[in-house]
Amino acid sequence: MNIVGLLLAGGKSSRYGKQKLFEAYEGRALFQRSIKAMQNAGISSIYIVTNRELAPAFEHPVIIEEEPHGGPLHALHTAMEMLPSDWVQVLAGDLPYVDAPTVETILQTAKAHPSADIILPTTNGRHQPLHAAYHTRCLPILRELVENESSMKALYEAVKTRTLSFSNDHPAFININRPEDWREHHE
Ligand SMILES: Nc1nc2c(ncn2[C@@H]2O[C@H](COP(=O)(O)OP(=O)(O)OP(=O)(O)O)[C@@H](O)[C@H]2O)c(=O)[nH]1
Repeated sequence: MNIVGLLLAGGKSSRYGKQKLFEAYEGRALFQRSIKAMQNAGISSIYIVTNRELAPAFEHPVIIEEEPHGGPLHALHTAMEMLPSDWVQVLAGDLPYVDAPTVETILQTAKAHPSADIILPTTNGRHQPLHAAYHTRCLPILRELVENESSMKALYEAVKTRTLSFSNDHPAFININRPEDWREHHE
């Protein structure tokens, strides 16, 4: 299966107050956890989509958004225009409990359903587009949607999306938005 991993790493972290991706977690920067999960799930080619300001902080190949802070749909579009693979496994960089088995399950589902355009995890009935796999077939509609300043939701509603249900409150999908989110999950 021709797949690359894509870390979304160009957010503002305005609710957190400083760049959350670089917060120390288990001895490394938080975003490294997402990279490790993809590597351990067998993805050998990993890219980071980010902005010019943050790019020097990363060791993996970066894709730079010329217009920063356009949001995840713009970031995905910028990256998919450049990436040569059939599938792109997306992960946010603010997921302290993200794990390889979750990513493996998404990839297995993509393999088992070759006509699906997106494999979209759900937990508690919530869609998780920042933890999903996207086929290159999404690109034409993605181009149209970025022109209209649309959302990830508009994308997964417009193509052949296969949802993949994980248990309620599965920790892999917990993300950190505010400093107090750590406390909430550690207590
Ligand atoms: N490349 C890129 N990544 C983004 C962008 N916006 C959000 N992300 C990433 O998407 C993930 C979830 O980000 P959010 O918490 O929704 O947004 P944020 O801007 O980081 O934080 P807030 O300002 O508090 O909303 C994180 O890994 C962000 O770095 C963007 O415009 N470009």
